[in-house]
Amino acid sequence: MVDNSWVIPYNPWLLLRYDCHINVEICASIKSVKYLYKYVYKGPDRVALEFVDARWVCAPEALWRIFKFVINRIYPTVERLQIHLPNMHQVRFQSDQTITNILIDERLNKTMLTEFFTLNRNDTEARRYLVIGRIYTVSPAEGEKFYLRILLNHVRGATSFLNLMTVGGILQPTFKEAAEQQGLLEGDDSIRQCLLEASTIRMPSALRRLFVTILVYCEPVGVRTLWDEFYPCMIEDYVFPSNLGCNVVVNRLLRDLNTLLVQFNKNIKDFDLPQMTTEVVSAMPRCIEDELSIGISQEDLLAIERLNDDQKSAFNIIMDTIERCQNSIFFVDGPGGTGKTYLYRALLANMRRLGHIVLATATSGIAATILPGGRTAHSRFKIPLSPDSSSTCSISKQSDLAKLIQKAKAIIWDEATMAHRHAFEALDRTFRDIIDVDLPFGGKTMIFGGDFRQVLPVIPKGTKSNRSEPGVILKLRQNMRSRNDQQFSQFLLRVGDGEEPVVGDDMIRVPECMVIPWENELSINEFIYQVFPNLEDHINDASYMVERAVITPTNEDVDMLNEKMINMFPGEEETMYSFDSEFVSPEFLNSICIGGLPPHKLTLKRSAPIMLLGNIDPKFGLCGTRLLCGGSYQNLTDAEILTAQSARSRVFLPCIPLKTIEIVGLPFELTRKQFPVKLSFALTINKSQGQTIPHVGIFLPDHVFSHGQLYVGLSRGVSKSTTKVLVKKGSITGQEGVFTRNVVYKEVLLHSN
Ligand SMILES: Nc1ncnc2c1ncn2[C@@H]1O[C@H](COP(=O)(O)OP(=O)(O)OP(=O)(O)O)[C@@H](O)[C@H]1O
Repeated sequence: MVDNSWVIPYNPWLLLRYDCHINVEICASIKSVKYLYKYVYKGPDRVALEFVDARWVCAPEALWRIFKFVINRIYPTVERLQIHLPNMHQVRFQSDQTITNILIDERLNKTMLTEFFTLNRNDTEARRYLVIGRIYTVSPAEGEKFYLRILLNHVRGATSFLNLMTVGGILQPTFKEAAEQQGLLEGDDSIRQCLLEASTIRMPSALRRLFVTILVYCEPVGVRTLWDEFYPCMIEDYVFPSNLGCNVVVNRLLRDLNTLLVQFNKNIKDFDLPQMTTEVVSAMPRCIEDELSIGISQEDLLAIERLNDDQKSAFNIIMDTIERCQNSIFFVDGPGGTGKTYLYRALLANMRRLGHIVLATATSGIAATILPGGRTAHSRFKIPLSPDSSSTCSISKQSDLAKLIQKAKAIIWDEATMAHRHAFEALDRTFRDIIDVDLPFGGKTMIFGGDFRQVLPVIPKGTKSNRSEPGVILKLRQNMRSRNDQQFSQFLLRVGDGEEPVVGDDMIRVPECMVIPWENELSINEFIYQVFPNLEDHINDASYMVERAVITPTNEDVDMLNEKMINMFPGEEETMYSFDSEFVSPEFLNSICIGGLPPHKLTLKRSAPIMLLGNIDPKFGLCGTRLLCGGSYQNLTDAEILTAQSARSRVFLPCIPLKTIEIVGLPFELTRKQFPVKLSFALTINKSQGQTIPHVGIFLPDHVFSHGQLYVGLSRGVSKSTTKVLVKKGSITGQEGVFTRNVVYKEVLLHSN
């Protein structure tokens, strides 16, 4: 039967106009767009029509032929590695060949993969540098082949299939087990292994915290089995008379675990654990008890006597208001290093000494850890992560937290300038509601602090009008951080206020004694050496590490510097790979490097400085804290806290699933299961805010891009001689010296001046 189904749609007008066959298609779906590109870039093609031997070329080739020069090339050549299991490759043979002949033909035993192994066997250089870029995709349903692919992607310089299956000198029976032993597959009992590794270190208090971290963050199955196996290790440090029964000891452990769980709004009853038998029910809510039990350090009490004139005056004004039970909103404004934190600590110590409850908060985790009992404002007051103009905090009027807020004499919020206006508005609305007083913040004494010269909140596509509004201003003027170098302190103020003379496009001259000249990439090594001199002699020196860091604007440069430094750092390397949620190709997910997430490939060495990502245990000071790596095992990282109130404490960290937040701009939510740490030889300038870094290096491969960044970077230092700056694009034609850009929104500063 003849019908018109064989007729290709065509446009007679175009056919006549151009005297050739033209296929007109309307592209209305993504598939047809791809189809169209295939045609445009298909390259030369040929077709034998009945009478004509026709040939056509694509547009790029036509250009190439007309202009006669190379218009594109790919270097190095990208080839996809073909993958097959041992002796499972495809073989081509002639129909007249016998099986024996085929089997003895050496050429047929060679494949791209076997030759890749051969090259690695024969060439040591290749073993170091040769990495697999592209490899054919294999579905997890293909079993062993899938695990072989994972091994090929992670093991550098493999010399044979057997070599891939050998881990730590032991030949594993399958690729799957080899991948598991390499830490590339999430073991079914990784949580148990983690607790097992931790229990061998015999630190019961750290083990208890680890157990709670696992309960809260890792969603373990079989909690009761884990409890049965590990509770004896968690009570090793309890001292009890031998005639007391086991129940009493177990009960104490349950109580201690419950105390740790409460801060995460969880309870021992939420888990499949034995119930506490003799729970003493306190009339006072736990969170109020916790606040009242915060220790007061002698150092902070002494600080009251050591306050400088500005600090003293601010201290007296605030204490006076508190004593008279007046309510006021203060804003402590001072450039970096003028002792804002010092003042808060003195205030906290004094008020707590008088038996008052003062809630200490800060916008970032790292600033919160510096304050005794400090928490991030968001976690303390349950402020939504992305508040809008009508948000409120999720605190119910009857909750214990509401009672705590009602009882609090004052609230301190450091780095308030870094928070969004909507966060304060949400807090204001909530306080008015739970305190039942229609005054700003329900009539509470609020002590905000910060510095408008420093980095403002990161608001995607934000405008200057999104900035936060200050309250009544108490000024601190004397830079205490660099009090021994007045010249440096004056220079910092001029940079912060945008008063340092500029050349051209807001470029300021960097003082000569701070400059490390840029000659080529090797200058980075000299720069690192100036900040971390004789690194290899200070392997276990916590104070050496905590006093030093290199800071730079972007996460990419932080990663590059950390990689450089970990390679220089002596010791055996431990590499841990993350498990990423697989919506798209694992290679793509693994290649994603996001500020708040640990890297897919985490390389650590014993005694290297690391930084905690996320707020794992804010009360213990574990949020954005700097740590010293004490060793990493397959399922556990052992570390020592370097800074803040829990300095010198040991902490065990399990692999935790961490999620990306909306702000990073990925079109999907990535969950990465990895140890929640990153190397911290280098930090971003934003992360360094609030810290004193006596030996600081500022690396500027590009000039800074946002308000206050240069100022924050420079003001981490204590003197010109111990602050080093490396600027890559620092020369200006016709000008002597090294220059870098200083971005200052003067209209923001008007608020504080
Ligand atoms: N009155 C003081 N006496 C002695 N040392 C002080 C005094 N005030 C502050 N300092 C010291 O000066 C340094 C900087 O102080 P602090 O960190 O409190 O400043 P800051 O204003 O909070 O800085 P930033 O804005 O950068 O976070 C600290 O080492 C602190 O101990």
